[in-house]
Amino acid sequence: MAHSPTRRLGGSPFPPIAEYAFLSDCETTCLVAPSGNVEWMCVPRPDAPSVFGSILDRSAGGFRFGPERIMIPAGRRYLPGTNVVETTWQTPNGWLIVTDCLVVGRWHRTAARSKTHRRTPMDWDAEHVLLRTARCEHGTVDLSLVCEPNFDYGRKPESWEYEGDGYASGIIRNADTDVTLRLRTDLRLGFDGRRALVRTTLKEGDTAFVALTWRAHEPMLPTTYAQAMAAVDSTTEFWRQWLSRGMFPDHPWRRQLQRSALALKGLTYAPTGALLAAATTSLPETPQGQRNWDYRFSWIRDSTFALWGLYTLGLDYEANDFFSFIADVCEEADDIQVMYRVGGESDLQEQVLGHLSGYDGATPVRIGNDAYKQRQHDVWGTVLDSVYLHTKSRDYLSERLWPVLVQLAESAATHWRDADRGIWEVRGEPRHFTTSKMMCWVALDRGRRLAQMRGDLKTAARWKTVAEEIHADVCARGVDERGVFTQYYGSTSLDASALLLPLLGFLPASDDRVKATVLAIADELTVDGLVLRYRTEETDDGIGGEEGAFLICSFWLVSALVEIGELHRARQLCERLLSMASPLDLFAEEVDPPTGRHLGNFPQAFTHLALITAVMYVIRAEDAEAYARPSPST
Ligand SMILES: OC[C@H]1O[C@H](O[C@H]2O[C@H](CO)[C@@H](O)[C@H](O)[C@H]2O)[C@H](O)[C@@H](O)[C@@H]1O
Repeated sequence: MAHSPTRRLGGSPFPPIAEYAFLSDCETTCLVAPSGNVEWMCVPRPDAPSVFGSILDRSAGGFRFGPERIMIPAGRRYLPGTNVVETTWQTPNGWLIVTDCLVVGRWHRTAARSKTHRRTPMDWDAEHVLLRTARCEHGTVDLSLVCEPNFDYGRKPESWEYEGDGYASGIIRNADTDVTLRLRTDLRLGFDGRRALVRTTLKEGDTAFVALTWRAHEPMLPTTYAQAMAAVDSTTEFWRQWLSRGMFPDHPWRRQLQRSALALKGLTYAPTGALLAAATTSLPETPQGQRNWDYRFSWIRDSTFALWGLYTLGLDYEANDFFSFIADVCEEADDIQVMYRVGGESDLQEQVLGHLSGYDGATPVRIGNDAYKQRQHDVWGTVLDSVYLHTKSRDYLSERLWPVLVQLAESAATHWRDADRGIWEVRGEPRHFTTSKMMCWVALDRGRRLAQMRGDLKTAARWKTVAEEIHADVCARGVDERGVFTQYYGSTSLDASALLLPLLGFLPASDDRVKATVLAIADELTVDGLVLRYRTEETDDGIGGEEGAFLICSFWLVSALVEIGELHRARQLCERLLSMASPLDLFAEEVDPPTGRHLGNFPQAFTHLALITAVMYVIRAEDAEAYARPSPST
């Protein structure tokens, strides 16, 4: 390792998943360990091979900037309203503040157009720079910089060389991945093979910066601390300006709502409008387990649900770009895939990286995701629901998108009777999943509403007939003897995705079957009150081992409990879930109920989008209850 090992509970060299900070410029993302080591970064795209991969193997590269010898910071926070992280360090002789961000600046491409951007240019753009600044606040601090990339997921170490005169700039290249990294600092760099190093002592008031870029042409690196601080300021302004467009209640949970919104925005890929499911691959869903997947792609389901979360907060611009992304990927195709790469590419073939030891020994490490080939019948409904939601409030539907939507509704009408792999994309045999059929109903229900809005009454009537047929079928075959909606036709197993029934308006929350289903899930599909997707021992998902409680399902339960009038129970669960957030208010995909440890990829859009909906459900219900309550004077 590039630095002395951190003392950790349990002796693992890997920080707990929840302790990473997440940075983004809406193009590239990275994770910073509490030690100040960047342990995950893939460039130039989030699905490209990593240059810093020590989250998956301690030899796969990292970039530390922090005090010598001290690895546990005194405190860390996001600058409010931003994805800029500030770390405060206490050392034996002084105090240091380090600020980290992926720089966003004003749109600067004037002469030549971008080769990757397909969406309308905004005022801001990623500068493709990871920037780290340091300021000694009190006393003296021995500062250390160790930048040790290892290209291609740790398979291609290269050596640094100086660039230009003096000690301020270095360059390192890998021909196979076609990535060149440049480092610039106002300190003196030295090189030791693949490591770029700085050792210096800062006195009170001293400052320093280091900037790393992967931009091949016209790298935009600061040369002075003042320029570096200007870049931090513009990045801060970008995030705050973006957040200001949202509507956040004046409520104690506003902080969590804003962090979730910022995490979702940070998972967008601005050049195409795609949205990542998470920033990482193969963070395990079971400690040392094999449920390790690559989430650095744009799932149609995860993305449209994320738009729902952002829409709830009044943040709806992202939807325009994502719908254009959908039009891009569907226009030339017969049907929609369940996921795409962020550039819209449709091949996500899965591979195992056998050379990596995995996070805390969890193997295999996978890249790509074979679920892309599956048939998952919720996909049509998730798009149509999302488009309907946004069209309803704007009274505008893109003419480019309509033929795509017709195709999606027709696919639902044609295939709803077929078995599929379901919303959880299980790797077992296809089944007649109840939620998949329900989502086909959503596709035709929202499709007929959209057709009506366009005045196409004939199509609307035809889709309404199919929607009614699906509805009747689900109610007849998706319910068990207890009157509870089950995982698939003919089974008695529970599935947390049935919580979507009231949330998507399939049946009113007052319906006895809905109430029975929500309560059965709350009472029988939980561990310590936290919701499982399904019981792994009952569901053939094609993978061995257990998994943690799924946070999206636990937040869905909060919303569903509100729907069925169980506000007190909903509030309690919501409070408990929020208390399980990471120190920086981020969430992975799952938690281990007994320990509260985060499991799975991080940060995970699913969790943050469901958090937003659940918190807003509780706040709105509490407001309604307060207004309904007679005032003390009456
Ligand atoms: O359960 C096995 C499957 O697990 C992953 O899927 C999960 O993550 C997706 C991305 O967030 C989400 O859309 C899906 O609903 C989840 O079940 C994995 O991606 C699959 O390959 C795997 O079969």
